Amino acid sequence: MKISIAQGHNPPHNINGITVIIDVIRAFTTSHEAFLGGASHIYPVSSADDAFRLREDYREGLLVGEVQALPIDGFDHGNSPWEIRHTDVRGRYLIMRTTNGVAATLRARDSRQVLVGALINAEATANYIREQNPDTVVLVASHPTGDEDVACAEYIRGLLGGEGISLEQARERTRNAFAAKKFLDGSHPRLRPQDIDMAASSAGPDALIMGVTYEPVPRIDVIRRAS
Ligand SMILES: O=C(O)[C@H](CS(=O)(=O)O)OP(=O)(O)O
Ligand SMILES: [Mg+2]
Repeated sequence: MKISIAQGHNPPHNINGITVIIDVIRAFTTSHEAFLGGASHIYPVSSADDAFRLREDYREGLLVGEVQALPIDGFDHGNSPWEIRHTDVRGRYLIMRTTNGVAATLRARDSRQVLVGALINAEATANYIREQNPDTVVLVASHPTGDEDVACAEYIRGLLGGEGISLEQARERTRNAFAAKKFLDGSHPRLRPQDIDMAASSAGPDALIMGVTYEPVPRIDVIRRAS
């Protein structure tokens, strides 16, 4: 298995392999929390306007997301795992716009399979990849310059048998990442330190595996509930 780490919003081609789009702060921590709470699926979209347009067809959708980390006017929730934990999402689907994780996911089609993940489901995702045993694995740290997604990618690479770091190191790098700072310094009431606590958590081998399909519209589903 050849494992590589890429960074940013343009995942490389990986026609015969598995690509994992990683977003620890916060898109896929929020997504995992939504699925834990009973959400059925998620439609990732690239802009607030696309989200409003999609809701004209998918009228039951909960609009979730951010621009510059802040909640979007007219949306139901921010890109916040803590907010989603405190919302009844049972049987609901989300329409989600985020700056990094969702943007990279929408550009990752040239892959046999696309997964999305964060530290919360890193171990379970690595176990799933080991079972599938693809020729190539591309781990995409979606924040173009931040450290939290790279740390998660290095943790997963280690679990897959490559050079890696410990879970504790990945958690520490998440807490110290510059993207985390605005949640920890009290700068805005909707940017909560609890989001970083949740982003730096791991649900171990029983976390949910999240996969992406692209037709007829991009969509994220749970593809496996336990390892
Ligand atoms: O809302 C978020 O947490 C981020 C934006 S930032 O990195 O915190 O500025 O969006 P995401 O797509 O979840 O990385
Ligand atoms: Mg991020």
